[in-house]
Amino acid sequence: MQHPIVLQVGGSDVPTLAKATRLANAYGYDEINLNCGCPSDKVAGHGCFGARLMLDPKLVGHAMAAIAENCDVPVSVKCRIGVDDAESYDELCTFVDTVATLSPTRHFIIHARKAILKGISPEANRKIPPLKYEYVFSLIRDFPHIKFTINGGIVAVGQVEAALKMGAYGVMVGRASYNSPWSLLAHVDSEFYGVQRPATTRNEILNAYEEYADSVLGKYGPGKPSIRHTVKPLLHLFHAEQGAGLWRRSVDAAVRDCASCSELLKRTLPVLPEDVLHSPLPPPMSSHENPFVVAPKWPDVPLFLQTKDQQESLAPSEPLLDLVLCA
Ligand SMILES: Cc1cc2nc3c(=O)[nH]c(=O)nc-3n(C[C@H](O)[C@H](O)[C@H](O)COP(=O)(O)O)c2cc1C
Repeated sequence: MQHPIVLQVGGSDVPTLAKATRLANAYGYDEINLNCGCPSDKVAGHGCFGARLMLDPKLVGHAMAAIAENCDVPVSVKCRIGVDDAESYDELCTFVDTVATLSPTRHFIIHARKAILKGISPEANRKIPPLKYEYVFSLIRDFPHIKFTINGGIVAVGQVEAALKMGAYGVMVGRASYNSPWSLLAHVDSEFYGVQRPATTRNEILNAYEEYADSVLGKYGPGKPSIRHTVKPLLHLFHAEQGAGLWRRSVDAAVRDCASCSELLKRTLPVLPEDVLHSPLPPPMSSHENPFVVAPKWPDVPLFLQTKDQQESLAPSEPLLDLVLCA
């Protein structure tokens, strides 16, 4: 199994979190993480956990202490930059400081948007609250003994590189790794993990993948995983290419009749143009095309950073930019 693997737990009842961690400890995870970022009403509303926990830093501190006492690995928190009206940088600092004082938590993964707990869906909560990367970079500056992983809206290898150069311990890429695996993920192993021979064509990736997928089919019981499960991560591999929609529809139609992932791919890939299937990996965006541009006065002043799109949609009254992400 590939490592590191982090287990995320969710909850607000400290003894239950402690018990869950104790049970999980036997499974060899590399880190245990507490969810303080989910805005879903099912979680933050009825369950009173997820992002809502950010409103009670002491509870999170005690929960993290209990989690740490019940496992042999480091612990971390995944959170937003704030919740509803509790959105100031000071409140975020209080949260980080309280949790780090009450527990051995030294790693925070921060989705650089606040959560809005009432009135918008979890999906809208990943789009509507503006990204404020400056909060994360300010934390990196203000808490040098703590590791911060930056998350939210990061879509290119050049951005990852830039964030690491600016002191982020890690960069978490969520939707982009699923939505554009070819232009983004295909470069990650070579750019960040030193793999010498990156993938060359999608046909080559699929040849390797079908062998892996067929070897794990039903490994954990009937349909666990199923062919549908194993093919799902591939569905955006041809994103924005000619024939991509037709291929996805062909997969959908054929998945019930196939006995293996290799059979499914054999039946459906012919709908894609040969040149798409065999086209070489485009080069990653180079860092000079895609940097976080840092103003000379950073980091002694409040930081403002945004994407080019956001910059274009800015009202004139918005604050002056000190950092601009040229995506
Ligand atoms: C379908 C979906 C499910 C998610 N589930 C979780 C989750 O269980 N725990 C969590 O901490 N974040 C979860 N997230 C949030 C992501 O971890 C991430 O913070 C968010 O998508 C922003 O990053 P991105 O802009 O790179 O996608 C989920 C996101 C999506 C799209």
